Amino acid sequence: MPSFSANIAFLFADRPFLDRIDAAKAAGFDKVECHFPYEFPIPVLRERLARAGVAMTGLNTAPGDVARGEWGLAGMPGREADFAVHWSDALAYAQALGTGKIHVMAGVVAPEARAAALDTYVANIRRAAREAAAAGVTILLEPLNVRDKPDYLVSRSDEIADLIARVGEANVKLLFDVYHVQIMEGDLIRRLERHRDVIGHVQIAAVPSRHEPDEGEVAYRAIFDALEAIGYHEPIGLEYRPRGRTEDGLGWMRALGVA
Ligand SMILES: O=C(O)C(=O)[C@H](O)CO
Ligand SMILES: [Mg+2]
Repeated sequence: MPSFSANIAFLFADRPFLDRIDAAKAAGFDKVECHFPYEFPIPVLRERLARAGVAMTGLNTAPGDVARGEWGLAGMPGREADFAVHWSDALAYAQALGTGKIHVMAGVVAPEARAAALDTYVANIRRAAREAAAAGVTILLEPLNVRDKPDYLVSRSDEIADLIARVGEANVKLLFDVYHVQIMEGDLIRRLERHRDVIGHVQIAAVPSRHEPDEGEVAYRAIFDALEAIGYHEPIGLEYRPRGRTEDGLGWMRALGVA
């Protein structure tokens, strides 16, 4: 039976961020993941998680200046110093909160600048991975679909798998977000099988709506079976935008036989 972590960037989003931790627990989740926790001091987060009895299993490096179109800095030539600050903040939060996975955000890059950006990305990830390893943390690299994030540096799982080989550090893994992979590449079950050794986390949502995973073009019951078959037993991240109140939409779990 698969287990799940509630991504509180999207789930329970009708209430303040810290209250989403309690809402997740009340709905039956003892693991949450998030995008950007940095506006909250570590002691506050730690206290809220402990009080709720919830573990924070994943977080992202900061996005940078979102208003200017930034979405991560790891693959931005000339921004290495800013990335280093984002990275050390992420690692500090992860270590203090006992979070084992950090998604390192790559960045939005014009097509003609991609080759140099990929060199920067690989170098930054390699340096970060060595520090992460000493802290027992896994780095996740996630391809984002170009419909939602045009010009994001990495948009395909196959390319990420090649980049992971290029980085050459064992604690750098693929974040296989089924929503993005379906939009860009499809052939989901074969791709899960092919990338099984480098998959470090999985997230799900319906395609194309990004709502609860009980509608649209992906047969999630078959995906759960495929994950079981490849030996993926970590919590699956619920990173969908609920159709209404999160609690009212959780019936999909029973419908798909995972509750
Ligand atoms: O958008 C996603 O799918 C994510 O998982 C990121 O963390 C943010 O882009
Ligand atoms: Mg995702």
